[in-house]
Amino acid sequence: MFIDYDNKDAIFLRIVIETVTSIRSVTYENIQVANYGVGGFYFCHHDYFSANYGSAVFWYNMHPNNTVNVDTMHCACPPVFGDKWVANVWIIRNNNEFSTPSLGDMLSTSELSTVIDEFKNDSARIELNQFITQQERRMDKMLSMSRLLDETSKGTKNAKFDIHHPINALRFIRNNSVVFNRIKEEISQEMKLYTEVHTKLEELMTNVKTFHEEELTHVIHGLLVIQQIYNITSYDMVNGNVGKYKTIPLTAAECEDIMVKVVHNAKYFSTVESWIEACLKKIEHKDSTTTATQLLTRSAVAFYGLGSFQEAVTIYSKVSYLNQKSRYHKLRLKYYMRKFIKHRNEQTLDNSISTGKLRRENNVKEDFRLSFKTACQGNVPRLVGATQKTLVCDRVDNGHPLLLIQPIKREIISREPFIVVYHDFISTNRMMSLRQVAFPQLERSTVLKKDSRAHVSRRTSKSMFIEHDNKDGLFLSNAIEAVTSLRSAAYEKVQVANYGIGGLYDCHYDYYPAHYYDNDIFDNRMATFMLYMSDVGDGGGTAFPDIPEVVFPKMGSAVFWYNMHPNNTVNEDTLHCACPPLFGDKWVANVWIKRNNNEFAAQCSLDQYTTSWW
Ligand SMILES: O=C(O)CCC(=O)C(=O)O
Ligand SMILES: [Fe+2]
Repeated sequence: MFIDYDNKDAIFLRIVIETVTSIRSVTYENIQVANYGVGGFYFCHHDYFSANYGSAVFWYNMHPNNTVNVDTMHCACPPVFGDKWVANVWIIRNNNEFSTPSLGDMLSTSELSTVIDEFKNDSARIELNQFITQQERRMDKMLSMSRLLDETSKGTKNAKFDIHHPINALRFIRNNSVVFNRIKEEISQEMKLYTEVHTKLEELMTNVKTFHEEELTHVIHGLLVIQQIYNITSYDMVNGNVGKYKTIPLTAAECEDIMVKVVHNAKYFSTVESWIEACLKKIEHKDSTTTATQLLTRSAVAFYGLGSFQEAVTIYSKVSYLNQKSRYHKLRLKYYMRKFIKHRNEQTLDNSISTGKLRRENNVKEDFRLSFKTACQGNVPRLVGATQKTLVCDRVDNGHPLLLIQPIKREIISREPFIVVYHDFISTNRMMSLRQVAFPQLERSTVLKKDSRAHVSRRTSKSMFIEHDNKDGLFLSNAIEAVTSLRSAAYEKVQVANYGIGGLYDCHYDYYPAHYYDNDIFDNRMATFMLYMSDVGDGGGTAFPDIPEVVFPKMGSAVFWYNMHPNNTVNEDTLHCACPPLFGDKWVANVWIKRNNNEFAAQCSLDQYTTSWW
């Protein structure tokens, strides 16, 4: 039968299961209690576990990639002596997508900075410490009270105690008047104080803003993306060396959480060993609260859950070595070994079935293109020779009234394709106000896929579009019109985007492919204007791998380039990529400028060989 969802023991069991499996209890089916009487069985195979009162078995029926694991066939053998009671909890996949990282949202550090002060002023922790100190004093006091009670009862409990003896009568009356009243008074006083502090502490704890556990998965995912793109060693990550800035090293427990996610995600499989090694080093640290046994067990269990039995055995043999007296660890190692051997034998029989390890290695695909990583790592050869000589920094006013008093600072980055950076474009106040309007409306960015838009790991920013009548948006459009001479009637809505931890946009073109426009090829995105609305401490550049050049964000600077040639053909050298920030988060405002309505502002050319705008 199935136990009611709100049965208190069922709730307790779900909590225990959640704690040991880290799988969210909302996805558990109702608990089924089953009883096997004489001869009762559930047909199938052999079972490595023999039933033991209070023990529980847990396994994954599916691989992390959502395919079923056919090796999980199992059966219940009939009891030979006594009857067997079990409680079954089946856990469904939905809502557990994030217990292994997938396309996590990249957490914005701007978002975090709004709550960090609350955490720094950690009144809950301070109150808890005070509570503990008071509690210790209170316990001492209670202890002396209880000793007093012991002492007073000693006399009356004596076999020779006779209440008719006047000394005994005095003793009895004294105990049950002054002494007991004093004790009662003191204890009730203590309990009153205890309740007051307890309520206050509980209130403080409840008011602390906590994050959903999925956020941790997202931030770990972001860190691993950063590690992959910027080629940072696990050792450096563990020691807090990411890019230009250093921070306090990770603790063994923090390290362990990352390590488990690495094991669970095929994308980062190549770094598994280095993470385990780096985390083990942390354990040697004297402050470590985690033991090598805990850490290795967690990684072995994770590998086992993935069907990578060889790794599970290798790692677990270290656990067994560290705990040579433990029968439990020996048995568990034996179990992993049996699993591994069974698989290896199957592999010999049928070459198409490989071990967990090989299967996983085949699945690992290169996630980001080399050009992206190379460009983001800044390993781009600088422009040399003739091209460089034509680069300029100047101030231009285009004869536009907005710019006459204060011409705009312009830096030409490249002539072909034409890319410029404008400096000090609009005021910080306007940018902050655009960010403020955008902030609550930000949603995970999408890309065009066939006829619809999709979330992809290639683009992990959050973004939104500013309404046409927003005053700062209008001001921005006017300013873009003034400096580019391209008519604002042809601008798409201003898109505000935020790149959080690990947030990126892999190399792409802003123009739509020809087939998308069919007969309307003339209205493609001829140019892009992108304003940086935050400083980024490190990383977060916009790379143009084919030029090659990287522009780094500076609040108030803007990049502008033509995606198309004057003869309306697309410029394939405008490939560009948004690298993930290494420190802080990145805010940009994108304005894509269409061709229609700009025929006379940026003249087209009848000459099909004309490719240059200047
Ligand atoms: O944020 C960047 O650096 C580039 C953004 C971009 O290319 C885009 O959103 O199309
Ligand atoms: Fe772009």
